[in-house]
Amino acid sequence: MKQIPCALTIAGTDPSGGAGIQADLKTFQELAVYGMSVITSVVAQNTTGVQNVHHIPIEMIKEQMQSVFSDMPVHSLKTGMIANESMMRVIVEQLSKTDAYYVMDPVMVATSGDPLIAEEARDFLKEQLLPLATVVTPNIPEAEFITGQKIHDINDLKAAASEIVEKHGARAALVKGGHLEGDAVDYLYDGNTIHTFHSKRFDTTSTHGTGCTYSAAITAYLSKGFPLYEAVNKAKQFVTAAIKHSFPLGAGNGPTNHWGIREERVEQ
Ligand SMILES: Nc1ncnc2c1ncn2[C@@H]1O[C@H](COP(=O)(O)OP(=O)(O)O)[C@@H](O)[C@H]1O
Ligand SMILES: Cc1ncc(COP(=O)(O)O)c(N)n1
Repeated sequence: MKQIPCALTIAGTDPSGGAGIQADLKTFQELAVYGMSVITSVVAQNTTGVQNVHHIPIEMIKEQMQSVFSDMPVHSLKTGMIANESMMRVIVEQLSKTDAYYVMDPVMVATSGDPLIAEEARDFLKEQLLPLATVVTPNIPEAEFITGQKIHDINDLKAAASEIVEKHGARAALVKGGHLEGDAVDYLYDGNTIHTFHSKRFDTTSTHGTGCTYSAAITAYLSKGFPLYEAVNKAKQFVTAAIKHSFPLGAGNGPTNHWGIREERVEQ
């Protein structure tokens, strides 16, 4: 029988459906990957921001991971919002026991500006989780935190991607230029080469969950066996279509369209 690609997300929730676990599972489903989830925090949030957060007890996060890993194949996994150091510790423990590809989205602050992880957990994330990543996918503020350097332009983006691998120990780094002006350009450094992923910028405020969706698509393509460069290239097309076909839902930063890639195929 053909092997079913199986991917796991370990992250927080978004009841309004644009980011977090919900965005990840929608993305896995859209890419015909069997999706699984371990919830770290239940977040009351929507397009306008975060209203409240309830953290799942550590023991329960551990048990969810055991339920999955003791019974199911996990070909790739991603982490998103991991709110504090105790959660990070149990996740590191589990990650050291699997050889699944690991996509780390170093989520720190929501698009709305609300913090999603404790300030004091950031160093642990950088020092203990990052070196385990097959690829880490920081946006500009996250890359600035990891490198300790300000990013003003695309040369700084490229330098940050190299530094995150050479100095901080990730196997590869994809630094996203979504927060710069001009075209939406991201750089992947895999230890050998800097690759560029380019799209035009769409004039939209519907960017809630773009980072989650992008990293989930990379995770999905890795579970299907694509090499990293191919996985990121295809995921960039997926997130670009999701932004291009997004809808003005909610009063704040709207969600993306997780079936946007299907609309592209119809238009061709
Ligand atoms: N307005 C836009 N038009 C096209 N692509 C965008 C736009 N905003 C962000 N992107 C792309 O969306 C992806 C997510 O990037 P970014 O917004 O930087 O991440 P995050 O959601 O983590 O802050 C990247 O590929 C980025 O280049
Ligand atoms: C649970 C959760 N995880 C992550 C994000 C970040 O979203 P974005 O992709 O817009 O940075 C979020 N808003 N909520």
